Amino acid sequence: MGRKSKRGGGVKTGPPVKGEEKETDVPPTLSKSAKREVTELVTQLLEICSKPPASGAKELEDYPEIHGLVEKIRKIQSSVNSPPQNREELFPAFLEWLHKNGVDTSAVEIASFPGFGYGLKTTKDIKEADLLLKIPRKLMLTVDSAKMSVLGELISEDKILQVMPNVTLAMHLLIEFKVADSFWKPYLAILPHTYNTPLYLTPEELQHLKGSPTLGNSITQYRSIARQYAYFYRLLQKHPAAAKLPIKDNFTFDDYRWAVSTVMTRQNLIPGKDGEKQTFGLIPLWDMCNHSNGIYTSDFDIENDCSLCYAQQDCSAGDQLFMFYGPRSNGEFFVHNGFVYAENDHDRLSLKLGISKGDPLFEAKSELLAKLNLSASRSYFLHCGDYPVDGELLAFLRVFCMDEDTLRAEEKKENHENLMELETPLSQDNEEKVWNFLETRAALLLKSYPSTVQEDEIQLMQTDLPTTLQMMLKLRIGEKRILQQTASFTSQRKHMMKERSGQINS
Ligand SMILES: C[S@@+](CC[C@H](N)C(=O)[O-])C[C@H]1O[C@@H](n2cnc3c(N)ncnc32)[C@H](O)[C@@H]1O
Repeated sequence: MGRKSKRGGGVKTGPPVKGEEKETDVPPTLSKSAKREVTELVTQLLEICSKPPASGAKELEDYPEIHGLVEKIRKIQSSVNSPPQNREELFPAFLEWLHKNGVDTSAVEIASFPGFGYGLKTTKDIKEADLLLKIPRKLMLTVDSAKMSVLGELISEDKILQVMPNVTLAMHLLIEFKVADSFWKPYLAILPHTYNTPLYLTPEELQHLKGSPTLGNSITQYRSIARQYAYFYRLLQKHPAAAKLPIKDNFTFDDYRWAVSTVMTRQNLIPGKDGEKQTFGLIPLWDMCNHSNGIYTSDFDIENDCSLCYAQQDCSAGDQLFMFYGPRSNGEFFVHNGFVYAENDHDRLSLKLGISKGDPLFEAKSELLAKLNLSASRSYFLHCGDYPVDGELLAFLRVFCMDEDTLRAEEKKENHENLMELETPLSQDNEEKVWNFLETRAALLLKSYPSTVQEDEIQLMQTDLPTTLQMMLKLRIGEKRILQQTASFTSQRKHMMKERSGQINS
């Protein structure tokens, strides 16, 4: 992405107001026969992607077919993609735009940081909790600004745009990108032109995630974006409210995955204009900050209608500034943010667990779990660090392993918080079943990866590995360490139980 405007397009002084005429680039378009071919492929794509999503191994089965169709579409559309621009050359114009719109950037500079892309560095020594940036709402691309834009009419007619704010934001971004005199042009021009999200990976590359639950999540994301693309391609062709949109005749898959990836990797929750409901927005400059462990240091000043960014910690002039994106696992960072963070304090591995409907105690167990706001079938988590098992997983496993007598005795209690506490086991027998089950599950999951942690670590030491392969190796290593940690935790617990019951002498 990062297309050059064929016209100069002066910088505007404010976001568009509804009904305002838009100047658009004259976009390159496909020949009639190429368009026909794309339309046919899009129909096939929509058909496959609209089948109820298969689960388990089947979910992987139709992915090559979906990917193949998308690649055919991309090949035909490649003639209308233009080469990316150099982001760095466009930073001065971006900063000028920020200054013109009242942003004080004196505390920060945009700089390149190997392994992070670009980021923010401090220009002076700062103290934890110092205010670093104040970005007014009028500079943000938001669901509200989308409604006020040329896309507004289509939003009011289309259900998907009404219920999926991130999709609305992606379409808004893409449209503004094609508008030569967009108010946001200096910001749009400095956005990355490519990403490391799963939308940019081939089925062969994704094979490096074999055994990892992140493989299925990556494919689910690809499938859902392919379906959205096909849906919007047809909507843009057919809907009268799309007639004026600058993407009507040149809406490519590459454009859509770029817009979706931009939104996924940079969006933030902000209060809506009414000050009540939260909405999604892209916040210029603020979104140049990379992630590290820490705490949330952003706020929104409702009175002055601007977002505020505070320093996470003391920094010396020239240090990189970081922001905490949230307690996400590396699998989530990989799928939604296009990076993996080896030092992630919040890394965790999802574990799909369910009580069998064939269990004669299924109903009673489900009811008991519901009292703890837990479900009889869902993803639970194993965490990195010394305590991989949290209260929710522990309670699920204790209920899952209950025999009828233990279940009936538990039902008589007023509250069941004890089920979530490590040091309040129900019985020796129940606890033994819990740890045996988890030990076996962790061992099985470890076996499903084709390589060991040591082999991954050796591979990761190789120089010149593609960034995406490095990411997948780091992800696999983190997941396997969690499973190893789980295995040693379960054997510790079993040992402790035996000690306590006097089966072994301490
Ligand atoms: C909000 S943007 C931050 C600015 C971005 N680095 C840029 O060049 O525009 C988020 C993106 O930055 C990168 N990133 C953020 N934190 C990172 C980290 N801890 N390690 C590696 N990449 C990171 C990822 O590419 C992510 O998708």
